Amino acid sequence: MFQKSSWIRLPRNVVVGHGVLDETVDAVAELHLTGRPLVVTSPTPKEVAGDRVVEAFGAEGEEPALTTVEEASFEEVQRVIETARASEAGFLIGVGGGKVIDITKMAADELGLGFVSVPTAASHDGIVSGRGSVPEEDTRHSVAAEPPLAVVADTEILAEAPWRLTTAGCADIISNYTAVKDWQLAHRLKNVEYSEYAGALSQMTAEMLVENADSVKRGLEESAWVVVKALVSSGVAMSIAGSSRPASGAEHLFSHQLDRLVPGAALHGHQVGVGSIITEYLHSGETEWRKIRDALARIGAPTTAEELGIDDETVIESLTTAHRIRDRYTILGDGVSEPAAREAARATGVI
Ligand SMILES: NC(=O)C1=CN([C@@H]2O[C@H](COP(=O)(O)OP(=O)(O)OC[C@H]3O[C@@H](n4cnc5c(N)ncnc54)[C@H](OP(=O)(O)O)[C@@H]3O)[C@@H](O)[C@H]2O)C=CC1
Ligand SMILES: O=C(CO)COP(=O)(O)O
Ligand SMILES: [Zn+2]
Repeated sequence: MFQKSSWIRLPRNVVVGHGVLDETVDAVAELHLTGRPLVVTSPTPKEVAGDRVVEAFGAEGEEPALTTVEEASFEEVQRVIETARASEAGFLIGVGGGKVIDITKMAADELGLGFVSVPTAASHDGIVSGRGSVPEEDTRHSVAAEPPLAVVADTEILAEAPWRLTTAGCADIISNYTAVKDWQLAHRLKNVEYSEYAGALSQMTAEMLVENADSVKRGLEESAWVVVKALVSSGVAMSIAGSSRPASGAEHLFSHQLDRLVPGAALHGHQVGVGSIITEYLHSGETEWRKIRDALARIGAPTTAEELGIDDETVIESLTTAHRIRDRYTILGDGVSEPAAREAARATGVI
């Protein structure tokens, strides 16, 4: 008897465009969410968009509660849950970068409340995904979380954000190439469940972004449009898979390890991009990694340890220990030896 089942949860409203932040109240009204909103944000996104969202709901007579988070941690998730309970929030709105959106979606999940995603940077593909990514001691969890009921992505705000945030989002998408290869490898070697649809969507998203790389230029609002569409599409791939596998392979383990070794040294997207150059080399040897490096370079994302602002030895340490971050089989297998890591990093010009 056929017994497979799956439950794919996707946003109902994805509102993207110039000035759409002013449509947040309408996008929420459409969802029939009731009660007091809790706006979760962080210092810069609060200035850029959070205060405007609070004002807009206030003008409708629904005075929102507001809380500001500083880091992605389970303690912060717990604090947001307590704030939501204390303020009797009916739903949550996350206004910010990947850190804020992850915390909000996990708190909403725990509370059983609806969640709306308002990205202020096109820097990561967690905007739509039903996953949260949180470090804890020696590991990095990928937690099932509440996906957003709506996404409000204002390209005016995204385009005004520092350019490096947009190139980080591009690199997070380009890293899908190696994430899918790792997933297929784990399917073949470890019988990990693989979704053809999610894998194909993730790969196609990376291909389309690379094909449109010429429209991704500093100062061009269209860039924010191209990148945010790709970030949404990559998040949908994760929702179809019910895992971050389509968008997170060995290059992400490498980045998560860098976050432990040198916290805050570089952006998530930039780290996974450089990781992807190396892991593509480990997958396929001499030529394919150049395509990843060239795509990153065309967009203006880092392609070397130096451009990341991370020293060579830390890159090697991260490469040789990244497989320990979580139980996710990748091209790193049960560990890359130090000489092999050094050879891969040198051959690709990363160090
Ligand atoms: N769940 C998922 O599926 C995914 C999760 N992630 C996670 O997302 C995080 C990475 O996201 P990322 O956005 O790079 O990290 P952050 O949320 O830390 O944001 C990076 C920086 O950008 C600032 N910022 C945000 N918006 C603006 C703006 N409009 N103008 C100026 N500065 C701005 C933030 O300010 P401030 O310091 O004030 O916050 C912060 O300093 C990681 O934790 C990663 O693991 C990434 C991909 C997928
Ligand atoms: O960053 C992600 C996808 O881009 C997902 O993060 P995880 O590696 O924690 O699953
Ligand atoms: Zn990522």
